[in-house]
Amino acid sequence: MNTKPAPAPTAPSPRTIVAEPLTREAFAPFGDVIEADDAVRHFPINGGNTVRYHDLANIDPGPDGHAILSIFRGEPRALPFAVEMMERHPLGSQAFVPVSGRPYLVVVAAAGEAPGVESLRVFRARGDQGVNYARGVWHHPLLALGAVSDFIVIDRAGPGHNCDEVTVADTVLIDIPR
Ligand SMILES: NC(=O)N[C@@H](O)C(=O)O
Ligand code: NI
Repeated sequence: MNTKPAPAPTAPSPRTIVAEPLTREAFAPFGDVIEADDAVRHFPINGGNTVRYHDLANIDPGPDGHAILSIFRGEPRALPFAVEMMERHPLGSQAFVPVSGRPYLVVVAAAGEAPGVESLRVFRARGDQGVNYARGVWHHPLLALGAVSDFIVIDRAGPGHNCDEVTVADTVLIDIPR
């Protein structure tokens, strides 16, 4: 008779979400992609010396706030990265524009109920693409890659609590295509 104990149940391996390329269309439910390529409105100014890529994002400081511009200097994240929390800014939008020329990761979920793993979208943004999270859109805090990277950040200052954080129930890893 086989008296060997049954093998202990192995914990299910965490799900890995591989980032998809960031495009205006795919990101539309979450906000704006800030990039010159295929910008809808662009026109020459300054006697033709300069091209203005016009009105690329809806900067929304809400009715009682005002827009501010900051620089975020992010340490690179190791991959694969475990997403354990998400946040949102219910009172205003938040834009990130990379100025170090390196790609970075963007993790988002639609505004509304706290996101579950199944509702996360993961994008790999190029170093010439910025993002603007619309008011209330769930996102992971800055995910720089490769080296310390600077980002121009345009978001809201003003009264009220403007950052809700939630824990993501099941462990999920994010990675870039290999
Ligand atoms: N805390 C803070 O300003 N940063 C976050 O909002 C973020 O999205 O990185
Ligand atoms: Ni944020």
